[in-house]
Amino acid sequence: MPDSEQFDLVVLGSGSAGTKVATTCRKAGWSVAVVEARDFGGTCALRGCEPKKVFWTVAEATERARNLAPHGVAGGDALRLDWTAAQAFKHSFTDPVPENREAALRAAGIVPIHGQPRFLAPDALTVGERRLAARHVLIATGAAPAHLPIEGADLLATSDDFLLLDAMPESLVMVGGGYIAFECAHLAARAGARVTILQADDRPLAQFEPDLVARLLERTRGLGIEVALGCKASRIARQGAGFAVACENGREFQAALVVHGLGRSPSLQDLALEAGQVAVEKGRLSLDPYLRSTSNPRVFAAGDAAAQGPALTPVASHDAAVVARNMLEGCHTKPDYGVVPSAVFTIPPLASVGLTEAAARAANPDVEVRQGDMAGYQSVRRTGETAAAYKLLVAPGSGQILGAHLLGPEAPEVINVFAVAMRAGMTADALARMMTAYPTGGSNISSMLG
Ligand SMILES: Cc1cc2nc3c(=O)[nH]c(=O)nc-3n(C[C@H](O)[C@H](O)[C@H](O)COP(=O)(O)OP(=O)(O)OC[C@H]3O[C@@H](n4cnc5c(N)ncnc54)[C@H](O)[C@@H]3O)c2cc1C
Ligand SMILES: NC(=O)c1ccc[n+]([C@@H]2O[C@H](COP(=O)([O-])OP(=O)(O)OC[C@H]3O[C@@H](n4cnc5c(N)ncnc54)[C@H](O)[C@@H]3O)[C@@H](O)[C@H]2O)c1
Repeated sequence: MPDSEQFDLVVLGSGSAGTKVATTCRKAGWSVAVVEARDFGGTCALRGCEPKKVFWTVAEATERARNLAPHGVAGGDALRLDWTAAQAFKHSFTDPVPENREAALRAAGIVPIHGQPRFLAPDALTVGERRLAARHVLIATGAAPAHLPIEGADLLATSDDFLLLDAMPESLVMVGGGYIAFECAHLAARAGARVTILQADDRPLAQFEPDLVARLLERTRGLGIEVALGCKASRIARQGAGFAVACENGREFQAALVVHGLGRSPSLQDLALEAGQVAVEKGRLSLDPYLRSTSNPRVFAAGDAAAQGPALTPVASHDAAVVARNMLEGCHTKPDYGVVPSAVFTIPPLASVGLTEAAARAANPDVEVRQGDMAGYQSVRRTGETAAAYKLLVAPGSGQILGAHLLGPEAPEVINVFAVAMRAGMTADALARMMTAYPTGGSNISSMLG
């Protein structure tokens, strides 16, 4: 066995969480290595948020131009999303990431290491022939598509595969009805595919406000996407050049490609966690409130691998800030997942922060609900979009904003204003009185609260 390389911190995974903890601890003078099993850069930059948003931006621009064809975008009718060209555009964002991320780590004095890390002992790991001794270890290995325990599950393409398609197949089944299914389905339909979404129960996008999800479902079906509820996939098989998906309720669906949208679970396999005395319960790391392993106090976790908050990039960054602080200053800081804005990038997009009406009512049946349709608002009409709505939850008496839910063209930007107001503890009245640039999506807030 070669001599050990000694580090104050060995980070497993180079995504949003791993990179942030590594750079923060390095700035504090620690010696740091980052071990990455795939390309450096993580899911968000390479296989998630960023590439998806490139496709979304092109698809949304095409849709808007088509919607406005009768109102001055001459020739807009003929526009279509050219998936292959959009794919090349996407590559111009993702291709430089691994080299740039690795170079940035080196420039910061961090040692990037390629390979599969495995614990050898509570304070030691191997990566191939290298042996690393670690005062602290961060597990920031993210998440991967959840295992579906049915025949033919290995035939499912993943969201990674979808975002790498050079050409859109003529038909697609999305198995699952959450974020990935709706986002991929909306892109694929705009690129000309016949799309079906299979959702096991009758609650697609269950984290979001049901009334707005219902409005999005109507709009989704209006695009020609079939959304089959109560369809729990039970078997996938090859059929001709494509695939057939059978559901427990007896229905069967055929498509050229079948894509996994069934949820993701922490990537913990292959790390030899037992050798590191890192406890796992039901597929999740056993962590204390400071994101530290309950069984090995040298080891912390952050982001999707920690699976404490929602599996989102801002949560990974938040966890990273908490963990870096706890490592550097002692365990005093707990993560706070109280105000986490999030958006589903469909067209139109759906966005949310805070409690749904059901959750707010469970805590206080007298919660004030302010809701309405926004399709007639000028900011929506001028985009040609026909589906837009809001629902706001306000605490009776205190006027505190408990939750905000938006569907419409500018929802993902406007939701951030509600998140700021909630974080700052502003009342609904104070937010309604706030001046906003006009005319913008944000200037609708006072009408929504009025
Ligand atoms: C298709 C898709 C779209 C998404 N869109 C959004 C969005 O719009 N907004 C949003 O907020 N969130 C989005 N997410 C979620 C977001 O990408 C994740 O929450 C975020 O990337 C988590 O960051 P992380 O650092 O915890 O993990 P990751 O970014 O996944 O990083 C983990 C890293 O660890 C590496 N790794 C894995 N196993 C090992 C191992 N054994 N050894 C060493 N390294 C390993 C991986 O290769 C990866 O580089 C999306 C996710 C997907 C899949
Ligand atoms: N815009 C974003 O922020 C964004 C985009 C993509 C992914 N993500 C993150 O990644 C995570 C994973 O995304 P996802 O869409 O895979 O998961 P998800 O949890 O959002 O949705 C999974 C869906 O699959 C359904 N399902 C489960 N088993 C099924 C079965 N056998 N048959 C049919 N349906 C079944 C579930 O009921 C659920 O609706 C998300 O929860 C989110 O945290 C975020």
